[in-house]
Amino acid sequence: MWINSNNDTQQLRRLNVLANHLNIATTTDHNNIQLYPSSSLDHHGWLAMNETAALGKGMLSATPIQGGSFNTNSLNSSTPLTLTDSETEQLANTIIRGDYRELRQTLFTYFQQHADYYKIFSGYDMSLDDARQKSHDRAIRILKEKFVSPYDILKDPLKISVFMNSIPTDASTLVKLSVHFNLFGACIAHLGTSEQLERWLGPKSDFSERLGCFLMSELTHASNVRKLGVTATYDRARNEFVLYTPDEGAQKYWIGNAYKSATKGVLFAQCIVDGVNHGVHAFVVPMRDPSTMKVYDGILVRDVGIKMGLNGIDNGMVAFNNYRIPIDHLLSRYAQIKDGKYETSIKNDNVRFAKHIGALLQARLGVGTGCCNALQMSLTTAIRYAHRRVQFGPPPPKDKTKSKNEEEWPLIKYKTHQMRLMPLVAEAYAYHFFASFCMKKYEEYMIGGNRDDLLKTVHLLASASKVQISWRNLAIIQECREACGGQGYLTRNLLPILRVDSEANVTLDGDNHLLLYQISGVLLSEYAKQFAPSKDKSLLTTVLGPGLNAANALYILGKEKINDLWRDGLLKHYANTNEEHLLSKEFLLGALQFRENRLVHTLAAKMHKTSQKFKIEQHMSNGEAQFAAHNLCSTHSLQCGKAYCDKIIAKIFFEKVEYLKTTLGSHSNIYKAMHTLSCIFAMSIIINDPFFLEKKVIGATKSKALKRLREQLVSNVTHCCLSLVDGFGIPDFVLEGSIGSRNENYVALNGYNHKIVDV
Ligand SMILES: Cc1cc2nc3c(=O)[nH]c(=O)nc-3n(C[C@H](O)[C@H](O)[C@H](O)COP(=O)(O)OP(=O)(O)OC[C@H]3O[C@@H](n4cnc5c(N)ncnc54)[C@H](O)[C@@H]3O)c2cc1C
Repeated sequence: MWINSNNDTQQLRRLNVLANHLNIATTTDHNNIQLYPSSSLDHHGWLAMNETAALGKGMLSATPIQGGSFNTNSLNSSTPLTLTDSETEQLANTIIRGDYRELRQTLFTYFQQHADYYKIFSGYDMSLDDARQKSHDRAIRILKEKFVSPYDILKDPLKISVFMNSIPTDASTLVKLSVHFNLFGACIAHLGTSEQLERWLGPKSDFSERLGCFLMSELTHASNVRKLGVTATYDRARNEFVLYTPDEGAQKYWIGNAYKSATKGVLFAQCIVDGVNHGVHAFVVPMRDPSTMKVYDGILVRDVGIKMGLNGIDNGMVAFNNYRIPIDHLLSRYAQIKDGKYETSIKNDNVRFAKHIGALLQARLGVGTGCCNALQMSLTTAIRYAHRRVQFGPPPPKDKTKSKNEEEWPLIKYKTHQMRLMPLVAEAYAYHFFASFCMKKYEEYMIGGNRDDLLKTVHLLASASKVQISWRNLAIIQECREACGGQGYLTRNLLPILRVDSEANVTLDGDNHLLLYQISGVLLSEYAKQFAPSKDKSLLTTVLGPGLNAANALYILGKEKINDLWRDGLLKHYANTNEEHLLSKEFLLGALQFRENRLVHTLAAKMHKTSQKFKIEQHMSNGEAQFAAHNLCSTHSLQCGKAYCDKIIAKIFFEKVEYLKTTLGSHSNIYKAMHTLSCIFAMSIIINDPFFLEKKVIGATKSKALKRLREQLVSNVTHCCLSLVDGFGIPDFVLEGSIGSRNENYVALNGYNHKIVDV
């Protein structure tokens, strides 16, 4: 018998827990389009749709789906979507950029006034030194304006996020500021005492004058932070810490702002007191004399060299040769040297380590929100250009008397172009809502007393946001670049700059693949907990531990139950091609939730089986077997993490749509547009992953029906896509002079009398 207890009630309870966890419900055409070639685009720009097809057909029905676990509405697919000017403005200023409107307004006014100074640049026509100087000067100038207080890092992280995301300038300057606020400043704020906070971030500090840096990654260890090589050894005789880089592999590497700009840094190093290594701790390290900017003796700083992008940032390599700092430079919120002894308020090394890594969350969240800006700019450019650029068209009619319309079509009129770009607009909104949601959860954690349970959630959300948005950002910019043809290849049209400067986001602040492993690790441990609710053990002990019957129960019980639910729920609708069903949250979100559950379950089973095998057949120790099993199942693990990201992003999007329906009413055009986009977003995931066909969530007929329906929705959205990109709220001056400009036609921008201004 696998199951730990024969007690029926207990088994029933476990089955119920699993059932709850699984959360599976039990239960086109072309319009006439005419082109109005115009250099200036308004919200209805090029399209004069034949409204007759739409009239009377398409209101969003408020009929809830019977028997469903979500109270949702169906969406009629045959209505082209529109947004009025005031709705577009509401979308941009209230829904998308509604937080801290006053601050945003101040920033936009400031940057508009100094648009030339802060203009995005490629750096291709200048030396590395000049590019760095330019970004450095910009960052310092922005700092000196004191738009936000460094105390906001703790008190109001959302404000810092709004600030960072309302600075329309080159990405290098933004990353320099992000290192300063979200890493250097955040570490002091999170890990320092109130006195230390006052000393380094307070009004008398030089926080708003000089840049800081964040020294964690080393040449041989960056992802594996616990293995960092740099040591901070307590010298009792002089009551100081001695910083030492033991070998070339332990050089701090990639350190943004380190080569030229930073006067101080927060260093992550092994804290050694009386020969005992207490693990990685954070220290504030003075690096340069602020008056001469000369690096202090005992510190070696070198340049990492020219990078793929972000060349305005001076990433450096840093080594310490018995460089001394006072003991009160150890950030002491959780650990300190008192009366010559190491003291900590957190005895558990893992928990203390997690607190230190938790200080980096704002930076990770910032990657997601920053990428949203880049992909929104790209889509705005591609969609505006697609309305202006005409290529090919129908052949002239044989009977010349019948029609005089021989005009070429704008790109946006082509179905493939619509299918390339509209699902990306859906993604852009999905990611924006998700990134904002994550930021708000983080704010809740910060001002709600740093609850540990919320910290776990925020970790999970921050990883999902960072991974999904940074990867998709690259793909979206690339698609937009291609959608603009040759014009997309010119730096003055910004897409190439956005593309190369976005690349590093998949690596910095936590490599994306490794974050996906972390996500699936959390999912597994949550899954396991349902079978041993009283034991908050890690995945490896709970699921894979020796002789743990809960793990066996989980495997068998899960397998049986998952099949039942499968039959009762989704399989019932296997061949259901009813439009109402296809557009329902029950189906769309249910399918995504099922994929996640299924993958988590099979991963747990696979890891369990594999580790048992290693132990029995190869006589591996528990730890060895778990490590080997983890490695063998790692591609599955990545799929799990991805499935979670898709599900949680879709879920938040659907929740946002519900919220818009409640606040704006079901007749609101904004609600209808967002509802349609949320369906396109979820449908695209289902259409693009063979899992859903392989596991019979959908059959071939349903798959085809889904594709047809998505095409129809895409066609509907195309009607209002100019308004939808205006809804991103990108200030006009940012795209001025490029093909993404609201007012400038690309032909005029390349006219004989027009001065070509490269960036
Ligand atoms: C532009 C830029 C700026 C940066 N700024 C800073 C900074 O200011 N301060 C700072 O401290 N750091 C900074 N970094 C460093 C950054 O955080 C690290 O590059 C990042 O954490 C990845 O570490 P790594 O380069 O050592 O890659 P590695 O960890 O060596 O990873 C290389 C590849 O191997 C894969 N991999 C690694 N381990 C495993 C495994 N167990 N299983 C399967 N695959 C695995 C990864 O997915 C990745 O694809 C910056 C990096 C860049 C590119």
